[in-house]
Amino acid sequence: MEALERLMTEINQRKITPKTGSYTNYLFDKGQDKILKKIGEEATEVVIAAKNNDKPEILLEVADLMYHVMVLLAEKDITLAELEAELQSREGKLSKTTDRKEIKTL
Ligand SMILES: N=c1c2ncn([C@@H]3O[C@H](COP(=O)(O)OP(=O)(O)OP(=O)(O)O)[C@@H](O)[C@H]3O)c2ncn1[C@@H]1O[C@H](COP(=O)(O)O)[C@@H](O)[C@H]1O
Repeated sequence: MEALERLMTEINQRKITPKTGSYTNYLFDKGQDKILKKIGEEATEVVIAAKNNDKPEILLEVADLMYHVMVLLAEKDITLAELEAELQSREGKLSKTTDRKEIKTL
């Protein structure tokens, strides 16, 4: 998705050249714990939007979550190319759900 690549470029650019008033720089300045906290919050908001069956809200919250995950990738110097390689390495592989043992509870 070109929009994702453009956003990642912009986020990485903020890291190299901070911009006054930038929310991305606010996150980088606050540091890892703040970024992780936002990811947790946004993930919860995705869950609530989905439970409410609210498609516009799901889209909005997933976009928020993806942005914050991308800020984390930038914080850790992980590129979209590396993410793509990871996803590509999984292509065509079968998941082994049928082999999984049942988890027994009391
Ligand atoms: N895609 C996003 C994006 N998605 C979500 N957000 C911000 O994430 C925040 C999430 O909202 P919340 O209410 O949960 O958080 P908040 O109360 O504002 O902030 P906290 O005090 O909780 O951290 C909002 O401030 C949104 O503006 C984003 N901020 C920036 N971008 C893009 O990142 C690029 C760089 O933006 P700047 O860094 O602001 O220049 C631009 O293309 C922007 O469109």
